[in-house]
Amino acid sequence: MPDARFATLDDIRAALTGLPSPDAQALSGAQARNGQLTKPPGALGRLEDLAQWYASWRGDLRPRIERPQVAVFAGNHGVASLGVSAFPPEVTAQMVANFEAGGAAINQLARTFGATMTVTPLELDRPTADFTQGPAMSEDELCAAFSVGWDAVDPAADVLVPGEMGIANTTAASAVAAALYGGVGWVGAGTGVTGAALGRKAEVVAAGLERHRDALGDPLEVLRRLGGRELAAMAGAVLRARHLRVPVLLDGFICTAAASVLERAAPGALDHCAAGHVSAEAAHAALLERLNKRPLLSLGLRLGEGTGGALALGVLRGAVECHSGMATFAEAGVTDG
Ligand SMILES: O=C(O)c1ccc[n+]([C@@H]2O[C@H](COP(=O)([O-])O)[C@@H](O)[C@H]2O)c1
Ligand SMILES: Cc1cc2nc[nH]c2cc1C
Repeated sequence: MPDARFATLDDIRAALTGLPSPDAQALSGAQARNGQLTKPPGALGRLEDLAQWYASWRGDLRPRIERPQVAVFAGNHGVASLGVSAFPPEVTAQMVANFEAGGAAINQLARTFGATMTVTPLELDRPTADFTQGPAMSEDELCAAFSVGWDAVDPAADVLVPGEMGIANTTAASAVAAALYGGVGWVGAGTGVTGAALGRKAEVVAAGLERHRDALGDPLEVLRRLGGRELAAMAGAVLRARHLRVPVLLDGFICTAAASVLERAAPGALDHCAAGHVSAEAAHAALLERLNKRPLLSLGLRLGEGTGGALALGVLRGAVECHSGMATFAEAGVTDG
């Protein structure tokens, strides 16, 4: 793609430097305001921290949320041909049509929590290469997908929820997580893989790690060799959001694995991200622990699409409305303790 925003991995590396920080003045103003609101200190629990975190990234001690964006990215995977999913790869394009028609879970949740939703299919008729045989993507392909994600973020958005759809992408996400953090236990059921197929999935991940062993010290190479287009696009979107100071609510295992690439490449790169939920895919909890992020919700979801992030948007909206809309003790004439 000649007009891609990022043409090389080094272009992406450059965008991972000089990242904006949260606004210390907005944070201290928000902390002071929080102490004056008509409630016992700390009585809104984690909502208080969440609102202050949001205020610090927006640079506004009394922010409002008006334009949340759910951005769903879809990709197809070469490893799908190895029997690692409970569903066939044509489901990816079929679900994109469902998103476009408004019939998926994420459509209902985005509407419920007042978010706009964009859907971006990434070359679905050209799956990534089977990563047990070679890199999933060329440098050009990785950069093109990363650029699409970067460009999909609405600069006027005030919260981003990245979501994904891609048959076999838990295999890619497991390989990425294993390569970034090492250890075992990164492979799970995905759409419902059990028995011999689950064993095959673990072998596929192990074969990918072995095949690319010498290149896995570089997180962007991990994404290129073992990831997929929708993972690359989510990473691009999360990085763009950081440059725009748009807070992000991470979704499930695949979304978090994609974002982890940024954190491994530039520690602190996910400070503008909160974990929307913890998925039933067991490796998600392990990944959130590595990232030192405590999920807002734990509802047993394992759908992806951005559904856990969108549900957490309800929590974030509640937190920010309380913080910015509540009366202070002085305003309400309530006696402070
Ligand atoms: O978000 C999660 O944690 C999650 C966990 C399991 C499965 N998924 C979804 O299921 C698909 C991948 O599952 P699989 O078995 O095909 O690798 C993909 O479309 C994901 O959105 C998502
Ligand atoms: C039907 C279906 C819907 C999905 N949404 C996200 N991943 C999915 C996987 C399947 C199989």
